[in-house]
Amino acid sequence: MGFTNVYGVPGRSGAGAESPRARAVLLDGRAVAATLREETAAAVAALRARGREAPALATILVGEDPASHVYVAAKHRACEAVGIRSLDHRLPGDVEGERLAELIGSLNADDAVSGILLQLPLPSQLEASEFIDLIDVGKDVDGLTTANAGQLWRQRDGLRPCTPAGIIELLDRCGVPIAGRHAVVVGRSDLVGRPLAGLLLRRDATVTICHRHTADLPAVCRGADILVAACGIPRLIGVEHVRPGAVVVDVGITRTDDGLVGDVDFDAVATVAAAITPVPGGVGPMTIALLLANTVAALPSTTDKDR
Ligand SMILES: NC(=O)C1=CN([C@@H]2O[C@H](COP(=O)(O)OP(=O)(O)OC[C@H]3O[C@@H](n4cnc5c(N)ncnc54)[C@H](OP(=O)(O)O)[C@@H]3O)[C@@H](O)[C@H]2O)C=CC1
Ligand SMILES: Nc1nc(=O)c2c([nH]1)NC[C@@H]1CN(c3ccc(C(=O)N[C@@H](CCC(=O)O)C(=O)O)cc3)C=[N+]21
Repeated sequence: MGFTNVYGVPGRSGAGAESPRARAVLLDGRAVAATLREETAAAVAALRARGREAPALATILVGEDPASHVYVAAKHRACEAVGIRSLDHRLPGDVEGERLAELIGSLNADDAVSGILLQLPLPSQLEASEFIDLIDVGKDVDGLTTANAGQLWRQRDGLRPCTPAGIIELLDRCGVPIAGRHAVVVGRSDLVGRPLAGLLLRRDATVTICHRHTADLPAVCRGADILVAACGIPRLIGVEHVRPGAVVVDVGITRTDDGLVGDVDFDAVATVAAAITPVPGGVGPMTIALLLANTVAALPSTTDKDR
C-alpha cells in the first residue's frame, strides 16, 4: 500500500500474535484514541485556564438494554478522564414520548449543557429519528440530526457522527491515504454506513455503498482499496472479500459467549490485508474519543474566539 504507519507494526499485538501467517499492520484504535483524548483533555484544560466552564455532556438512556448501559457508563468514564462534566439522564423503557421530548427540550434550553446524546436503540414504541431531530443542532454531538446529516452531504461545517468521524481520524493518523482510493462501505445505516460514505466522498475517495440487496458482495468488496464492514453480521467478511493489500476497517460489534466479534474474520483477513482494525481495540475507542472531541467543539465560543 505504500503508507507509513506510526502506531502498528506487523505482529506487535493482535495480527501477529493470533496467527503466524498474519501480515497486516494493526490499526490500533485504542492507541490513537488515547492520543486524541489527551488532546481533548489539553483543550479542556486550556478553556478552564481562561476561566471558562468545563463542557458538559448530557446522556439520555431509555430502558434497560444491558449493552446500552455498558456504553453509556464508558462514555461517562471517558468524559471524566478528560475534564468534561457528564449528566446522566435515565427514563424507563415504557416512557411516553412526550416525557422524552420534554427532557430533550429542557436540555436544549440549559446553557450549562454543551452536548446531548440520545443513546440508541430506543424501545420499539419510540421512533428514534423523531426524537433525535428534537436535539438542538448545535448540541448534537452525535451528529445524527437531519440538519447535521444534511450539512455533511451539502459539504458544510457541522457536527459529524462519532463512529464515521472516528474512522476518518484513525485512517488519517495511521497515514492511510483516502483521496483517489476506492472505498467500499458495507452497511448504509444513518449511524455508520451512510455518513461514513459521505465523509469518504468529501475526502475524494470513490465510494461504493453495499447493503442486503447488493449482488455478489465478495466481488464488489474485492474492488476496494479501503473496505469498511459495518453490517453487524459476525465474520461476514472473509478472504474472498478482500483484495491483497487492501485496508480493512471493522466496525461491527456482536456480543457472543466468546466475547466481542467483529464483522470481519480477523485471522483470515489479516493474512491478505495490508492493514486491519481489531475488535475490540479498533473503531470502538475512536467512537468515544470523537464524542469527547465533538462535545468540546460544540461549545459555541470554541469556534467563535478560542480557535
Ligand atoms: N465500533 C463502534 O463504535 C460501533 C459499532 N457498531 C456496530 O456496527 C454494526 C453496524 O451497526 P449499524 O450500522 O448501527 O447497524 P444496522 O443494523 O442499523 O445496519 C446494518 C447495515 O448493514 C447492512 N447489511 C446487513 N446484512 C448485510 C449483508 N448480509 N450484506 C450486506 N449488507 C448487510 C444492512 O443493509 P439494509 O440497509 O439493506 O438492511 C444495513 O444497511 C453493528 O455490529 C453495531 O454493533 C455500531 C455503532 C458504533
Ligand atoms: N446515539 C448513539 N450513538 C452512538 O455512537 C452509539 C449508539 N447510540 N448506540 C450504540 C452504538 C455502539 N457504539 C459503540 C461505542 C463504543 C464502543 C467501544 O468502545 N468498544 C470497545 C469495547 C467495549 C466493550 O468491551 O464492550 C472496543 O471496540 O474496543 C463500541 C460501540 C456507539 N453507538
